[in-house]
Amino acid sequence: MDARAAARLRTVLGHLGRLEPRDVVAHPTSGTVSPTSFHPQQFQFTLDNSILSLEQRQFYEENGYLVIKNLVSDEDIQRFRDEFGKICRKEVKLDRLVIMKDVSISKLQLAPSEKVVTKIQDFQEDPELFRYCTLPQILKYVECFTGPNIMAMHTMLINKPPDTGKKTSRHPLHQDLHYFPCGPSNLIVCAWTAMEHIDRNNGCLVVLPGTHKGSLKPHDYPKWEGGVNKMYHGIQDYDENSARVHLVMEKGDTVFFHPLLIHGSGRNKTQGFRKVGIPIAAPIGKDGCVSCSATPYGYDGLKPKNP
Ligand SMILES: CCCCCCCCCCCC(=O)SCCNC(=O)CCNC(=O)[C@H](O)C(C)(C)COP(=O)(O)OP(=O)(O)OC[C@H]1O[C@@H](n2cnc3c(N)ncnc32)[C@H](O)[C@@H]1OP(=O)(O)O
Ligand SMILES: Nc1ncnc2c1ncn2[C@@H]1O[C@H](COP(=O)(O)OP(=O)(O)OP(=O)(O)O)[C@@H](O)[C@H]1O
Ligand SMILES: O=C(O)CCC(=O)C(=O)O
Ligand SMILES: [Fe+2]
Ligand SMILES: [Mg+2]
Repeated sequence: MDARAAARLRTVLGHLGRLEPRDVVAHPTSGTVSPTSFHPQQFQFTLDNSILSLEQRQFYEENGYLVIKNLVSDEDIQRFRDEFGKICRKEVKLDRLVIMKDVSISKLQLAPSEKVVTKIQDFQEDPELFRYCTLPQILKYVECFTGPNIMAMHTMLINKPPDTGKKTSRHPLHQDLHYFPCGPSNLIVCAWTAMEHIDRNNGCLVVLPGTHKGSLKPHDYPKWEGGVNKMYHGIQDYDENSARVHLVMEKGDTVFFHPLLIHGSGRNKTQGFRKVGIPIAAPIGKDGCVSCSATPYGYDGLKPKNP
């Protein structure tokens, strides 16, 4: 076999190695190979790239997440905060934006301000906020997991409020793939950028390392006495003994994680509103998801065509 043929074969095997049983089942007509008929690859969850060190790659493979320190500048974060404030005060209006209030205050008639908005979703039509999804340093890392042709599948800015005492500021442990049946899941990555110092006091991200190697689990509303926010589904039967890791992060730090990684966040015990920005990216073209019939509502062309 000549060197070029060998390289091509390696590429094909690499792609097969990233398929998962449920992805194969999702394409019964595409002439796929039985997932048991190929050898496991050394790297299953990251693509060959020159950005991640071997250590970083191995960490993501093993744990399903990777924190990159100091990735987004203070100046950019301030601009995102300013724009978020304008949206909350209704100085900027966007048709498709979802604005969410915490369930514990949702029935109160409060004047529009940053103190009543828990989260905005689908900010892709706001050029200032969508700039986050196009930051070259974010895309550089995203590409290590998705490959080129990156699309944002979902966008959120979370403003976790001080807990009112009902513990409704918690986000139950869940897998993001539950919300969009997209795939192949190993080519999807979520980025979560701390917009300020975040630790267990203000409800940091909590992850169960290694759970990205498992399957998508059934989700339902947790039976919490104080109430649960709409769509905040949780995994009912996760292993209580599995190690939980609290990610303490500084402003601008970004964690990239796999859509099957089980994660959530605790209550915010401070009086501040804990802010993070999140896009979820996948290598999906204009025709939609490669593994289900969903049409992505993000945008493509995130990477400049002529860098
Ligand atoms: C590749 C892909 C990977 C992709 C991976 C992607 C990962 C995504 C992960 C997402 C995880 C999530 O956080 S999912 C969370 C997503 N959440 C959503 O999508 C929420 C969708 N939003 C909505 O349904 C709405 O915006 C609401 C309900 C939040 C607000 O609706 P609204 O119509 O503006 O509000 P309003 O009139 O004030 O309230 C309507 C009724 O809802 C109640 N209500 C209002 N807020 C809430 C609330 N937080 N929780 C419960 N109930 C609420 C009110 O009390 C009221 O009840 P009554 O008077 O009728 O009794
Ligand atoms: N035993 C559990 N059962 C179900 N969900 C849990 C359990 N422990 C934690 N969680 C989930 O994980 C999230 C993070 O947990 P964590 O213990 O960090 O937060 P907390 O309980 O709100 O705050 P803290 O323990 O720091 O006082 C919680 O918000 C909750 O969604
Ligand atoms: O920042 C958080 O509270 C976690 C949010 C999250 O995991 C989600 O919205 O899917
Ligand atoms: Fe999530
Ligand atoms: Mg706890």
